[in-house]
Amino acid sequence: MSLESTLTLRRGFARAPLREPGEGHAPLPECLRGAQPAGDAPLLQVDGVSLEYRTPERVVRATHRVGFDVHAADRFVLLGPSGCGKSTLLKAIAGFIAPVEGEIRLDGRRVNAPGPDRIVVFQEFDQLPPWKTVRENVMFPLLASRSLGRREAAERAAHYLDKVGLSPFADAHPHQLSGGMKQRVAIARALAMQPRVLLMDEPFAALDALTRRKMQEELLALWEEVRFTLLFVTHSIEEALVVGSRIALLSPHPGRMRAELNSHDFDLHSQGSAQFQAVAQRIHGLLFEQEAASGPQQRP
Ligand SMILES: Nc1ncnc2c1ncn2[C@@H]1O[C@H](COP(=O)(O)OP(=O)(O)OP(=O)(O)O)[C@@H](O)[C@H]1O
Repeated sequence: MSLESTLTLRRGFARAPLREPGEGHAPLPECLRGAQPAGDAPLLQVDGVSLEYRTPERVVRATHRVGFDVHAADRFVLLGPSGCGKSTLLKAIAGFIAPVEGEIRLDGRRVNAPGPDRIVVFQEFDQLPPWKTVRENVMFPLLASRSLGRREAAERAAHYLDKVGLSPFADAHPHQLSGGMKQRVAIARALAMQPRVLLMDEPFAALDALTRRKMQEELLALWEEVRFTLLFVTHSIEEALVVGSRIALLSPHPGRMRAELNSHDFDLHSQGSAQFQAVAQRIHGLLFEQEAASGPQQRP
């Protein structure tokens, strides 16, 4: 499997009931099992969450009874094929969509609306208002939410622009920046709000391979420094293993929990290693074995 292999192009997943991890194939090695140490209260709890879209013609179930816990300073990755409901789950955690079943809790309190404790970084480069400078973009949510006064917001913005290496571009406008730089501004803007959880929806998917790798590296360096809690959506197995400390594997549409595993042993330097490749293959098997067993089918 190539390092850049992703799950996007795979279509036609089987709809047979999903097997539990460990059933019908070798159990996950101990180092990959997803259990958390006891006694550590989760920061974010996704508990039996089903999410649906209702159109005049039909109801689309995006996820079915998905559950997982995210702990403080986790880099928790939602990994699964296109259409399995990753973005929908992230929007529900952000408070934009209400579950039809189950509950999402942050610090033990039910999530029922967006809030400054959950900030989203999207894939699109146009998430920055183009008429504002880089500094103004980072300050804007701090001022709009009345979290800080103007002087403190400017100081906070300067701090996080420095963290993402963009201090020299504070007075530039978004159209003067590359795609990677725009994503750095979006990350600085999100971190400046000091959210309880930073939500990232395929933030590097639209970048070229080299920039994407650099951004992954920078994100990990930033995490080492700030130790924020991250919930990161991707359909790239390699990106999940590099960025994540824990990974939830979701089955094809509608998304259900397929497996949960630890991945903190890997970083960008592990990518060529035999162990990394073996785990990537193992995840690939978990995600696609049913398709291989049943042959291709049309997705609804
Ligand atoms: N606004 C919408 N109205 C109706 N159905 C939708 C809407 N948005 C998403 N869906 C459907 O919900 C399911 C989950 O979509 P979602 O975008 O969450 O998947 P995903 O795993 O993030 O996919 P991708 O990796 O391609 O972004 C899909 O079947 C999709 O077609």
